[in-house]
Amino acid sequence: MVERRIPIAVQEAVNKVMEHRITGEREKVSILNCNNRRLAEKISAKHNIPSFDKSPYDGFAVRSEDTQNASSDNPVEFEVVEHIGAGQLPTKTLKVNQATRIMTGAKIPSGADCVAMFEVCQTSDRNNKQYMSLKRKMAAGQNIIKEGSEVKNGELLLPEGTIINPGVKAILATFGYNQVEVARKPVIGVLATGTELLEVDQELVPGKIRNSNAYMIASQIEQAGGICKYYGKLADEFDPSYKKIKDVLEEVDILITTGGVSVGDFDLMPDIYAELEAEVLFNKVAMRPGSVTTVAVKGNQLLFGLSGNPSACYVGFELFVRPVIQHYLFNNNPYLKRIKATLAADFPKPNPFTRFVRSYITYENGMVNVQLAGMDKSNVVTSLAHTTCFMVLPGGTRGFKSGDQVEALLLNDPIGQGEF
Ligand SMILES: Nc1nc2c(c(=O)[nH]1)N[C@H]1C(S)=C(S)[C@@H](COP(=O)(O)OP(=O)(O)OC[C@H]3O[C@@H](n4cnc5c(N)ncnc54)[C@H](O)[C@@H]3O)O[C@H]1N2
Ligand code: MOO
Ligand SMILES: [Mg+2]
Repeated sequence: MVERRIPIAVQEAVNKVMEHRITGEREKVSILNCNNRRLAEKISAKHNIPSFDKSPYDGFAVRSEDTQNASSDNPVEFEVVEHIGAGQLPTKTLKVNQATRIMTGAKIPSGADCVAMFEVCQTSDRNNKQYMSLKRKMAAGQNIIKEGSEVKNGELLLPEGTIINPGVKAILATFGYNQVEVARKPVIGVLATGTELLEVDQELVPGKIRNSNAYMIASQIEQAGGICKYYGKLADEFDPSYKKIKDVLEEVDILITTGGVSVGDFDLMPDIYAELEAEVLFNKVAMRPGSVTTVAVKGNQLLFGLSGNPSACYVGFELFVRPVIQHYLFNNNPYLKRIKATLAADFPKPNPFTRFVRSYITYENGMVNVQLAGMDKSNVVTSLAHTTCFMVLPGGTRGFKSGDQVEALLLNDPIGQGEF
């Protein structure tokens, strides 16, 4: 008689998995190859930005008090005493009616408290001297980027877990992080079980299928920020499967197997977990697809037994594996971003369990819409190609119609959220 499995709620299953989450390690990498890594150190300003009063324009630095009588019919004349470009240091302190010719980004000379742009200045030469005249008043601080006006030394700018995007990299370079501490990527072993499986480069033979799950999971792992180590296929034979899994566990942080977790004669994973003396956290979840997703733990290693059905496998990864990877990568918002959206098509079928419907988001006349990605069966693989979110239909509901407000979990949102 087949064992009766008692399904647990999705939230409970997620909580059980996350009880066994581990925080990753740190490693230093060069700023030249840290794209999309997650910071493993918080970044605070190491100095003021800017670190000196600087000019935002090409023009003349002057003392605003000298310009108070300037007007269109009363131009005020200044002797130009120095020329400085960005990177040069002024050597002269301005006296009454003196000006420094200054370029954008250059340090404001002492004595000056404003900059007049070239466009509003007239220049002239006389007796081997240069002069500038101005027909307008300037206010103190006008056209000056004050030291520390953007960021003050010591200010916290980026928390641990931040993804290094181009803007983050600019901040790292600004403060001289030519090496930066990032979260080490977890190494995730992948094994696909099933005598029916062929490798991608093998010709199709009757009764067999190609192992699409492993390649799909490899891509999901990398998108989630992990490193996939693919260890190939396992035929449905206990001893070699057990041995291979035992060996792989020596080399990886996390193990994912696909298939063999239901109640079939060749579904070996339950016995393999038992032989490993791994604690099975659950083997039945009140969800569709993925209801037979099984997760076990051995020591501090999580062993994810994802379903063999491609869509069940895919959903199982996103709900249970991805948050573990995100936490490992110092992301305090490890769960998929959950949004409200409008269903763009009818979805009449009953949802005995919480259903995660493969969908994608469109934005029309200011509305966020959920579109169905295609066939919504656990064994279907093709609709996954169009899937960018899961519409979440609560268990015990049915008869959803176009226009209904629904919730959706966004896949691959880099920020995520703090609770499931
Ligand atoms: N009598 C019952 N039968 C089944 C139940 C049940 O409760 N009672 N559970 C069903 C559910 S739910 C799912 S989901 C599937 C998944 O079970 P397994 O994890 O044991 O998956 P397999 O049996 O190994 O394979 C299922 C299906 O997926 C294909 N497959 C397997 N591996 C791959 C791969 N790497 N790439 C592509 N496709 C793969 C496999 O050929 C099967 O067609 O069990 C139901 N059965
Ligand atoms: O686990 Mo299932 O519910 O068919 O995908
Ligand atoms: Mg099976």
